[in-house]
Amino acid sequence: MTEAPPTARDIAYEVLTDRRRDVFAQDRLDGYFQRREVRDDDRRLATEIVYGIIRRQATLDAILRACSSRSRFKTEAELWTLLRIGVYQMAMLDTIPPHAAVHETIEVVKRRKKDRWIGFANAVLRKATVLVTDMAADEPGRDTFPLAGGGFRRCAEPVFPDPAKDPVGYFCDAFSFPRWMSERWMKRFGRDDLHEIGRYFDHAVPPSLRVNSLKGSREALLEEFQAAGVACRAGAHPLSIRLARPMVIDRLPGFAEGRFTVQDETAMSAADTLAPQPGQRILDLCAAPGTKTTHLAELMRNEGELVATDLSDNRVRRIERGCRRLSLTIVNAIAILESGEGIPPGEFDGVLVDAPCTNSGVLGKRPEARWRLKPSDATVLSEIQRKLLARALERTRSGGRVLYSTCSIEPEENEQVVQAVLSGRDEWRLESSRLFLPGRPSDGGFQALLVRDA
Ligand SMILES: C[S@@+](CC[C@H](N)C(=O)[O-])C[C@H]1O[C@@H](n2cnc3c(N)ncnc32)[C@H](O)[C@@H]1O
Repeated sequence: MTEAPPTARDIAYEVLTDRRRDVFAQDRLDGYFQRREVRDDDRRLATEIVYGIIRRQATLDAILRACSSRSRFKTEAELWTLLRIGVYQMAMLDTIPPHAAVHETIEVVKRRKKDRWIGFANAVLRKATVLVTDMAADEPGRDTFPLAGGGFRRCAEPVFPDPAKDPVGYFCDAFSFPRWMSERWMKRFGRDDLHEIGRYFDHAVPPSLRVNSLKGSREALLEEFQAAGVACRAGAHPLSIRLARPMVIDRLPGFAEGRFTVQDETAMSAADTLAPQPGQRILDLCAAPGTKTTHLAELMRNEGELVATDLSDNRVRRIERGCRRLSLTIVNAIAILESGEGIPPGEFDGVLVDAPCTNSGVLGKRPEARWRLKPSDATVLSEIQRKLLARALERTRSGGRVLYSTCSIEPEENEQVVQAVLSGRDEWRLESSRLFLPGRPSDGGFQALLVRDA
């Protein structure tokens, strides 16, 4: 007899109870999908449940605390994960009726022969079906939590800290963020902006694509997508196409022919701002996997020299693969040492420093990141960022330009790095800088353009 294919809840349970702490959810899911035959619908739902539970675990735990006679710490970790899977479906997904969420979750228990969990899991999940209502609310409150698509959902009784008396506590639980980050950002952004940022980070934003301008216009690709039934629209950037929902990218028309690259619109503006010209010599210092390298090469119309460096052969090969697909031949991808040894000699007309950072502006895309980050990370990374930016300035000719960019919204990694490196370098000036707040309209980050006197 052939084994029944796993359901989305089975997959979510396996992936979320995988004990390898150093393997990201994305890699666990990919590994699972390679090992087992999974229907497209289950694949999509499993991915949504896994990412959603990692993001919203504090919200789910607040709801579970109100439904469970046992605390999380007195409950087996796998059983608590299973309860999160059940409550996630009721609280965050509109498409699954509560009784189906309970039934499907209990089926996972039965298939794992964990019969001793059934009574407790049933009791907790049934309570949750009563606590989590389907009523919408407009305001934060002790009995409301935000939904990723907008608005709030109401609980039958208070579950969260009072947002008026304890705005940080409410943000931690209802939006699901660590306390140190919530305190820091509440001081910096205030309640309304922070709620907007939290909501943006709490859902999966469908990807946008950057059209390869060397292989046709955005309008032509939009027409082909529409003819193929790909739900999408023109984005805010002149080369971007926004997909309506997450899709398998390498199955889209034009992928193999190198007609586009997945890239967020904020990231698209980095190469635009550096504005490299055809025929110039440009350095992309922190280049892998090469999303901005390929944009630079497209803006140079594949004429000139583009040196793209990163720290390992593996990462360099990823840049090369991208260039091959997009038919870009001016990129010389090179593995260098952390000290910078290995960068080819000579000066550059322009340098892009897309520095390693905390990624605090892209937490929605990296579901684990909010729980892994530590308060000291931005300061530790800023040391590396200063060295990289200083290296870029040293290799730029008179009259040349440097674009410093991060996916972070922390001043230590952004303005403060630029100020520190510019100090005492009188031949350099800060031409422009911009902080991108997450969700306005896309990823968060920072970009600063530095110009050297001619
Ligand atoms: C934010 S990612 C770059 C993303 C890339 N620019 C893109 O758009 O696809 C930062 C990169 O910096 C690299 N890196 C870290 N330290 C470096 C160093 N000392 N020299 C060069 N690259 C470095 C990392 O390996 C990582 O690939």
